[in-house]
Amino acid sequence: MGEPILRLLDVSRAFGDFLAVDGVSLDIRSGSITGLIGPNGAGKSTLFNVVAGDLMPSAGRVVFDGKDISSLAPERRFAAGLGRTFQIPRPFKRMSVLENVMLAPLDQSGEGLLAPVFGRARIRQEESTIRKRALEVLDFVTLRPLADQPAGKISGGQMKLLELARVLMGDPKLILLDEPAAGVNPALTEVLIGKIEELNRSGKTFLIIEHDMDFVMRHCDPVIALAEGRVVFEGSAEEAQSNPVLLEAYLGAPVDA
Ligand SMILES: Nc1ncnc2c1ncn2[C@@H]1O[C@H](COP(=O)(O)OP(=O)(O)OP(=O)(O)O)[C@@H](O)[C@H]1O
Repeated sequence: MGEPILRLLDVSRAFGDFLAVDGVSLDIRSGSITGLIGPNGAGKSTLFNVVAGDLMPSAGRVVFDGKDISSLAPERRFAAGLGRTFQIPRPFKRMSVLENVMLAPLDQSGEGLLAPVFGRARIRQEESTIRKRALEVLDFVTLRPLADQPAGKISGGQMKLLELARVLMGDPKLILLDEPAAGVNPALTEVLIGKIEELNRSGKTFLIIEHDMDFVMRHCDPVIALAEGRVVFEGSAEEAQSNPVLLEAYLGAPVDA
């Protein structure tokens, strides 16, 4: 396990007077599959949004791969190697699965300011490179047979795989997954877990929000727990299982040890 790839330094995020994330400092170790748990409303998704750039922190710093990214836009963070999926996938429903993957926000000259300079041949060339890469990624996540289907027609679990495919287009170092197992049938959850572990073995780091404790215990180490916007636990999955603070947070009652 390596150095921290992501560091949060006293990060807070307020909505009006309410602190959804309240002075969080933590390190995510390079090469880990870190689980982020906590009861509803604990601030997990807000924290993801702050890390991915969809929300700016009200205070504190986000350091990724040694660089302060606190004020970068999400696309810049994606380009720097930080990918995220959403709790509720948001594909372009009428576009095909393949088109959705091809639309991952890469540095495409077709969309850039210099597009007129590069000319059509260059753009066509790039499009064919992107298509090839998108098909490879779809192959990897087992969705290639559905490449031409409208994204609105695929199942919830397949949408989670599609989100992973979009993220993989950026060849990220760190992947944030927001409830990958929620609403996904067990067979597809197994496929997803297999892919996560394969990617992890090839060096990618994961930070995963998940309510399914069985998933967390089996696949995440370490585990970080948030409650009311603060870190209340950091440790191994094994320690998490017997931690009185966590049992209280989840079962709603103090535990007499
Ligand atoms: N845009 C917003 N405006 C106001 N309050 C918000 C906003 N987003 C989140 N909150 C509040 O911040 C708190 C933390 O929400 P958040 O979604 O981060 O929690 P969570 O741990 O991800 O919960 P869940 O497990 O239910 O997804 C909640 O009380 C929520 O109502």
